[in-house]
Amino acid sequence: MSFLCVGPRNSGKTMLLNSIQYPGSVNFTTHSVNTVGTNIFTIHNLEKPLKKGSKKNIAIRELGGEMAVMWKKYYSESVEKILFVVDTSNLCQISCAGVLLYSILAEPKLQKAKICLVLTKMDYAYRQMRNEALLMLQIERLKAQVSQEITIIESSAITREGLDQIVEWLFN
Ligand SMILES: Nc1nc2c(ncn2[C@@H]2O[C@H](COP(=O)(O)OP(=O)(O)OP(=O)(O)O)[C@@H](O)[C@H]2O)c(=O)[nH]1
Ligand SMILES: [Mg+2]
Repeated sequence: MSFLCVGPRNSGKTMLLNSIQYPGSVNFTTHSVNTVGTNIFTIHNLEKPLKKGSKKNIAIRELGGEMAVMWKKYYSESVEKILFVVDTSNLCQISCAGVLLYSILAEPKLQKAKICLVLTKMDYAYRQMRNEALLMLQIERLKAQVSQEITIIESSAITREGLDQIVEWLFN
């Protein structure tokens, strides 16, 4: 079983996964460089004590936005869960993110994958609000047409809003 993290360039995937993997490592002064290729992050289960049968940690692969044309190479029936990260502060990018999201939902090999739509950078004052972002992504129309289960989580790599929810979603 594998886990993927995808989303447009600069949407915040690396910062989000770094903030989850190394709590306290990300703040307002942190910058990251574009991911050329892929990154692997190890996410630890927050459950304490660990329930019997639960995994202690999982590996998740970030696919850089720069290589969106090559994402397909990583799609397979064994992809269990996908984090799809959208930058809510980037108005121009939201609709293009919707097109990328649709290409994932329509992919025959990913029909059984569970999708978590992560609306990130929620710490920005000039972000799109949840409902506006969802409307721009046409999420209700998409949900009606696709077989995958879509969970929506609002987050920020800086304030750590939503990060525990994302980890919980990955393990449950
Ligand atoms: N304020 C704020 N800025 C963020 C947040 N997450 C990311 N950023 C900013 O967005 C920039 C790009 O973030 P990355 O995490 O590198 O984006 P990415 O999705 O990994 O981009 P690629 O690797 O090119 O696909 C970072 O340098 C940060 O400055 C967040 O939650 N809040
Ligand atoms: Mg990156």
